[in-house]
Amino acid sequence: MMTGSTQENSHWIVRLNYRNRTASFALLFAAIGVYFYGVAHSGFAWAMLVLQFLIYPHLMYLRARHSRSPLAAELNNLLCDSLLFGIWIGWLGFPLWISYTMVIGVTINLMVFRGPKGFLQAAAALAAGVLLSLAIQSPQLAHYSYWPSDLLCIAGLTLYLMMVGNVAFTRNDRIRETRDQLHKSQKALQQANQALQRQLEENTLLQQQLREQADRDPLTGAYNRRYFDVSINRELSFCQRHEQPLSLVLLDIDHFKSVNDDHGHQAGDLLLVTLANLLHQHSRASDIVCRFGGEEFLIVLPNTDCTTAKERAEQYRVAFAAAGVTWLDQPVSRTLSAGVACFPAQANDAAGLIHCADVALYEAKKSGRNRVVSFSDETREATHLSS
Ligand SMILES: Nc1nc2c(ncn2[C@@H]2O[C@H](COP(=O)(O)OP(=O)(O)OP(=O)(O)O)[C@@H](O)[C@H]2O)c(=O)[nH]1
Repeated sequence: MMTGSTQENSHWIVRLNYRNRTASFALLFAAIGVYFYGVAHSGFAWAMLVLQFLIYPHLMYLRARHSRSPLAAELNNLLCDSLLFGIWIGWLGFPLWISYTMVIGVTINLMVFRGPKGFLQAAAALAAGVLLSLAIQSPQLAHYSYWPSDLLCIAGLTLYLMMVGNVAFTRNDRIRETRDQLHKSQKALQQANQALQRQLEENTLLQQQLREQADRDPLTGAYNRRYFDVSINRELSFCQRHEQPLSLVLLDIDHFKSVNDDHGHQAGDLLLVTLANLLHQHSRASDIVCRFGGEEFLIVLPNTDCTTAKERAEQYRVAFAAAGVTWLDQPVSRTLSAGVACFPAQANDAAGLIHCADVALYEAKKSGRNRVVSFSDETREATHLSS
């Protein structure tokens, strides 16, 4: 007899069959023993009975348990049971209840594991066993029937069928439990996936915001100088490829320092924010509004020629002058001056364009402020002369 722990190491089908075989064979031992008791049998027959029904189940268990492939060995054991039962049936002369119990026992067992194929295999092995017994001894039919033995067979068969039913029920239950567990795990996994997805989306959004923040001036929301440096070359090469003009408007608030001095820094900030908002309002989506320095803004106008750029700069100037900004009920409005430079008319690269716009702005400041000046050779001349 195996100990509990060694049994647990073996395949569950081997363990299950061990339990069922030991119990059902013990019942058959009782049934056939009672049958033997009714009709006198030799010592050899009793020895065979003990060997087959009390010792054999343990030997078969050991064989399957120590096999390299316990499941295959156990299924072979079932075939072996069938063959031996066939021999017993033939040898005993086909006693009705004992034969029926044995046939049902082995065929059901193999059917449980192999389906209809198992039934056919069990039937074949049973038939082989019967033929073997008939080969050894001449055919005979047992006319004798003893009711206690029949009763034991009926009880044993009933118990056996109940055991099979119970195993099927337990297995079904476990399969259902496992399926439920799997379903729950899948759900949990799905939820974790969704949470991860949300987290990823948040991260992407956060990254976008960070990138945006890195490109923007925190006070006015306009693009910063770094962004201008990156984007101007891209815009210029696009315009170059498509033979389009591009203009720069450099503008500066007039006498801005006096706003800070007279009304405080916050008033100056308000004016800067107002100007940035106006610039955005009067710009197209493709324009790039940058805060270039303290109170200086630079607007990149792709696909815009000099005349149109000057008109746009005029719009900025008029709108800003009319903004009517107040701080603590005090008017703090200022005007602005702007210089306009165009690609490819005046310069071919970013540095050249900025220089031209700066020269034009200088000229606007010098000639009285609150005006827009386009860069031209005369502007350059005038700037040279005055410097
Ligand atoms: N409130 C505020 N002031 C700023 C900011 N950045 C620069 N300034 C101020 O802007 C002023 C620029 O003054 P100036 O360069 O003398 O120019 P201006 O007074 O506008 O005179 P013109 O340009 O010649 O008309 C300085 O006083 C700076 O301190 C800012 O972010 N907020």
